[in-house]
Amino acid sequence: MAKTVRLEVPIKGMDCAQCAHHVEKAIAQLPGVAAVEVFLAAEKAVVHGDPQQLDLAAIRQAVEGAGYSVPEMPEAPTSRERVPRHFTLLLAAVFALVLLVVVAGEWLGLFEKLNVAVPFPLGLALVLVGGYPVFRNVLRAALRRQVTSHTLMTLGAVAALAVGEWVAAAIVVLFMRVGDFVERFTGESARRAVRDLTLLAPQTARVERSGAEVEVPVGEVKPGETVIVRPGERIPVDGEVVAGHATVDQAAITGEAMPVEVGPGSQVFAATVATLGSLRIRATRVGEDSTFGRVIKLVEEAEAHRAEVQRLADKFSSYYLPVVAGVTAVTWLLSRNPLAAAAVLVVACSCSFALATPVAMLASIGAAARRGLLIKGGKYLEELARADVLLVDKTGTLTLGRPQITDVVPLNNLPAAEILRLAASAERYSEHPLAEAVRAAAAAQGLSLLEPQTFTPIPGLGVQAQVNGHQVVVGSPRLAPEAQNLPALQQLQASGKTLLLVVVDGQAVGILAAADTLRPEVPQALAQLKALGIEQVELLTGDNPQTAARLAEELGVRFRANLLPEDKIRIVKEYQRQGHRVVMIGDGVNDAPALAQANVGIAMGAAGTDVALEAAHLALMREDWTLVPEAFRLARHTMGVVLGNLLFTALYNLAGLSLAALGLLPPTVAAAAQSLPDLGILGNSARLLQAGKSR
Ligand SMILES: Nc1ncnc2c1ncn2[C@@H]1O[C@H](COP(=O)(O)OP(=O)(O)OP(=O)(O)O)[C@@H](O)[C@H]1O
Ligand SMILES: [Zn+2]
Repeated sequence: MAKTVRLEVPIKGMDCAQCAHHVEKAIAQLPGVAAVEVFLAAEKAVVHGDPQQLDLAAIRQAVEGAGYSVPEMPEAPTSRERVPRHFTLLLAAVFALVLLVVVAGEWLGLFEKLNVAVPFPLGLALVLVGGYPVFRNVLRAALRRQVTSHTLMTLGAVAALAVGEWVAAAIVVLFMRVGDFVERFTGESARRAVRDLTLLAPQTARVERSGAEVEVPVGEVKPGETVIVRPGERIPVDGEVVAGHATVDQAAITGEAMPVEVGPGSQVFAATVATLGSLRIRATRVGEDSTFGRVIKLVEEAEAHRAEVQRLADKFSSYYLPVVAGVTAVTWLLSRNPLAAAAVLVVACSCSFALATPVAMLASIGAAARRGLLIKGGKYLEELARADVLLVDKTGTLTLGRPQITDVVPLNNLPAAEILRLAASAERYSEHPLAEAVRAAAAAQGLSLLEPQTFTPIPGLGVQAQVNGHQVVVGSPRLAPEAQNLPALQQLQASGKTLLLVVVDGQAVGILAAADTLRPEVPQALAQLKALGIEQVELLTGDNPQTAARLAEELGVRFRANLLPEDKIRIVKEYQRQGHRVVMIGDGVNDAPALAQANVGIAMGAAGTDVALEAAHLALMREDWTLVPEAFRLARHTMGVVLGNLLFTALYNLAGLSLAALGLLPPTVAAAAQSLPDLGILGNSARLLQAGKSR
């Protein structure tokens, strides 16, 4: 029987020739497969590019040319994201209707008639039974000397009962129950963003055990085992490719829809999809330890930070409650109308104030995670929205962090190759990008390295090592002040390159010059930040002033050079003392302390690195500067929504309070009316949830 294989062809950013090529390549990797079902990711094509440019015929030809059949392209899947919005609208309509019914009932005197028709004890029983869950909560809180968002309304219901208006009390109870429901639903819809993420996690993995392939639950895979991934499958673990080539869609981790090519030696992440090609992967991290698992955990933790926002709501209540109590008392004293006083208590329900902030923040955090932007708590959105200073690390953050040695300049009679060999040997065990550059340069010349007898890194300056009986120091020219005046050094410095001095037994023997490349999207991102009003941007680097100056000038920002890691923390603190809110962007590894000290520390390219995920408050899961202005915009948008929520609720409650105090709002209508802001908040915040799903 013919075996059918399903291929997903991601089309974003590929021209049709590439597409066809990918299909051909994939088919070549599938020996013994008789039929290939090609599924074109139509949704992505529509979102990201010109579907016209995609030559489906060419792809079809490529597949059919290889002797396989291509079924008709399936319809683009409809987005399930639209559901909550429709649901919100429906809910709004129902609420409006109910409000109308209540107003009409009141106006026609139906409630009054009902109140008279049914004996009071029966009505009382109805209220007590219907309101039991709410009353119990309010009472429990009261015994702990606390108020809940429904304490006031409960008092209102009691007041209505006291004057024999059981129908009014029943309606108040009804809306308290409805309010509880809305609150739960609202929390759910924010949490959905996270749940959507967890759905991406694969459940099983195919593992090689004693020569056979076995399918096991993902949790049972152990690091070091070999996992097999077929075309179209989600990769179940973090790991290193040991064999095979594939096109991997990493959107689940990085938010980037443009797939990447992986092959032996590449790092792959759990929850990403091998769209074309099969892979054999050596698992390095599984389950909760995988990058995806940790992202989920961090987003969930951000949710749990709810308490922090809740405290704010409590603080608000402590001001709000006395005001409401005062208005109630004045109303009672002036009008002697207990129903007007009850209406004040009912309409002043503070539950929508409590909802206003967390709902918007959770929606944002969830939506951001889908775009490759990990935010560790609502607090950081708030800080980011108000930040005015941006500090930027250079190596690895503004630049690609892959410097290359461009010159080797001998200073006396030691030949260039020997200088490079000694330097590379001294750098043998350093993880610094410059050390890698030195080793790469030595390797390119076919030089074999010596084993250093001792090795000591000098943080922010260089390394010191014992090589072949010689004391070798490689690092910043600042290590040897007497070398500053060397003409060769000054000449090279003017070129804007990073310079390393090689000192052997106390004597400077050579200079290595290294050049790094600016990330291409940086100028545009900085321009956008400027447009957002972030005027103070400063480049902080351990590199020399000439290199820094050249880059800073190109980017139109200020700079400070020759900094040691502790200097960066000091500068962050300095700005903070002046009352600034500081955002620091670094590559997370050596900048971790400064990132932690900043109001918002942003780690660049955190996918797969522990330190960056831990230290920063915000992590960019892919190395892409366009995410930085996006984060600022999202933060401001979120705070705008929060403010809108609060303002709307405040104005609404003010109007309600005034009407109720004037005796113009019966408790029944007040009860129906107070639940409307919850809905406004829900709808308003859902916009944020939507914003992240444009992909
Ligand atoms: N392993 C090393 N080998 C050679 N030089 C080094 C090494 N480590 C540090 N240096 C020297 O110290 C300087 C500062 O290093 P540091 O690691 O603090 O900053 P950086 O990563 O180069 O730049 P940035 O601060 O912009 O990230 C480097 O420019 C280099 O001159
Ligand atoms: Zn309420």
